[in-house]
Amino acid sequence: MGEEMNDNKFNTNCASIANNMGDVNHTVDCDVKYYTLEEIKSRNMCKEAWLVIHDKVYDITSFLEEHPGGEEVLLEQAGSDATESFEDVGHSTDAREMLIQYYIGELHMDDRKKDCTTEAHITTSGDGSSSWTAWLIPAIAAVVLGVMYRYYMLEHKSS
Ligand code: HEM
Repeated sequence: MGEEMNDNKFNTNCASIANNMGDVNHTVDCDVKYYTLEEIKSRNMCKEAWLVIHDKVYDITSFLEEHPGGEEVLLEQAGSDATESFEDVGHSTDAREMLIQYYIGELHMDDRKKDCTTEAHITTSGDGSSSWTAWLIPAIAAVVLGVMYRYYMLEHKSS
């Protein structure tokens, strides 16, 4: 038990692992392993602790005692997706760079959360009304101000 299943393991031609956390980009082995959440769930103890951060799987067993934030918080997250907790703490770039040492593979595609940002983007860009009001209101305001200024100047000239 515990070995990754054959159908969960894919070989890819890739060379780069992006951490999805901004500036950290790592180049690693091409032999990427995919793990299911079911398998990761069983690795939640001191002698074997795995967790998921941004769809990447980390074996943090050897890091438990070294973690500056304590072993307990890591064990609480072990066996699950720790992305939210990891981001909530606001870990430094150094902390993010440390992740690569513990990287063991990728979360299986079927267990990944749907990325809502793309959908949200499509929805807002598909709704033309918001972009209309963005320029229409200032344009109307500019015209009204122009007319008021013109009347003001005309009255000053005549008096
Ligand atoms: C393998 C994953 C992780 C690594 C490599 C890591 C690394 C670090 C490092 C280097 C620090 C020192 C502060 C910094 O540089 O940001 C830190 C602090 C901390 N970490 Fe993590 N961490 C990991 C996962 C987590 C997770 C999943 C949690 C869950 C809550 C967590 C909670 C904390 C807390 C509470 C602190 C203390 C913050 C403070 O005292 O200001 N860490 N971690």
